[in-house]
Amino acid sequence: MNLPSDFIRRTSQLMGEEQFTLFCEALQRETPVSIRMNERKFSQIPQDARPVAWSSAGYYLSVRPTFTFDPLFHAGCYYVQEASSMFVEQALRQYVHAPSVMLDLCAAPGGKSTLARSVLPEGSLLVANEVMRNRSQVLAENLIKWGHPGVVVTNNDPADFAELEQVFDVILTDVPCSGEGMFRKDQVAVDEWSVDNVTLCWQRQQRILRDIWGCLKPGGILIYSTCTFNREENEDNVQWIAEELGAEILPVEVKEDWGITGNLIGADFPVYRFLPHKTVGEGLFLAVLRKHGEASSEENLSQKPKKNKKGDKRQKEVVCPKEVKDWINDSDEYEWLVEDSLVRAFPKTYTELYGRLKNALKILHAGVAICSLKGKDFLPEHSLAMSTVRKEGIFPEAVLSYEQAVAYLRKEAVTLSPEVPRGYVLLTYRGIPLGFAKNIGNRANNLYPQEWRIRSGYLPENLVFPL
Ligand SMILES: C[S@@+](CC[C@H](N)C(=O)[O-])C[C@H]1O[C@@H](n2cnc3c(N)ncnc32)[C@H](O)[C@@H]1O
Repeated sequence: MNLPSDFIRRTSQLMGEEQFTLFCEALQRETPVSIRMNERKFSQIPQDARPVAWSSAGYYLSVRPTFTFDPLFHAGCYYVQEASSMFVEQALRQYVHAPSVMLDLCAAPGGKSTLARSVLPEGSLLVANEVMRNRSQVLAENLIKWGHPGVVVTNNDPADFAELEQVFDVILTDVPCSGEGMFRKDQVAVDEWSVDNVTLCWQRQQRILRDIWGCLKPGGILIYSTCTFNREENEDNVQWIAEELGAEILPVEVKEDWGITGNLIGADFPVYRFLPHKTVGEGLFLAVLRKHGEASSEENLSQKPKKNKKGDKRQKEVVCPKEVKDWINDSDEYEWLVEDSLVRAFPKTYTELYGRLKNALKILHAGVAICSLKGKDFLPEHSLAMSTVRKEGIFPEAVLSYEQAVAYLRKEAVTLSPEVPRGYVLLTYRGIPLGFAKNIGNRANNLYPQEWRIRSGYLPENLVFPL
């Protein structure tokens, strides 16, 4: 790998010659592979896996399997995430104790959102946002597969959040950056790097932070992270947030043997750097800040939603059919909404807030999508199959073999055994739901989302959880 000369000069100045040499050696090595388990769905630990020390559900794998052909991957049993990013768990566990409303502003493809959704206190709501349209679809897919009901996925520019003043208790800004942490696996990141681009990046990061700052409650927590190494996008920006926007920089308790590096600019505020020659991961920079001001005792959530900007078109209200309210556990804890023939269950605690979010933002997914109303038919949604709150025993189930499961995920026709009843059937693999099919007797219609299907015909040798 040929590193740009300006990068070499700047980074060796920042780290010191000796550390920089070790850092460059680490960049030549293979990137470690790691996954994080979705413990609400699946608790088996992969063979020969080693735990990631700063994560409760993360594991390094000894080989790199082809995840695309693992049905458990598509069922949201685990997420493939590089290990240093899993450190976000420590920031959340140490600073977020009560049910909270969290915004993950730059969230696609969803690594840190799925992590946050696993570790936020019970009763919290996560709003996961991504500005790029195609990436926001992937974000929605990954959060639907993760299966937690307390989520909203949006596709907005940070500036669109302006009217959601003081709504969030926690904001994660995993900002777009110059991507020096990607050098090891992505030659394009090396080729595109320049000092000018670093400047563009830190300036854009400051714009993003300014845009979003008003949405954070006084006393709220900002987690700022990048996957780059330079000081401008890291320590300098953290100092700028503290001084210009008004925040206290907070320490995160860490263990010595995690090999985390602190502040590299000689300032005395705490930041957490994962450098690839000292910690097994691709690289991360993270800092935690608390916005100045007292948390208000007045509950924002109780604010009435503002009038719908888009003209408050009165739609004929469609009532949610009673029978589908039985399809998830604790159905009384949800608001049952019908939007364009789609029935959604959304956590009742946050109904008012959902109204405000709907007025301000473009929502791609919220809560659990239960079913589509098609005349007298209630067509179960894939989100229901993936949901961790789906009630057992509502739909007949059919067990698929590995080959059948991959065929289903490719959206090929499925043939079920004759004893499987007609109608909607939940298909499972190793006891985990993969999705629905409609059994019409001689064949079953495959209801797997078309846009998520596996497109390759290849079958791999290595599985994360061998058969
Ligand atoms: C580092 S990635 C996020 C990774 C993600 N948090 C995860 O853990 O999976 C940064 C994201 O910011 C988005 N982004 C790009 N420009 C942006 C902007 N001007 N404002 C907000 N987000 C932006 C990118 O599309 C990208 O998805």
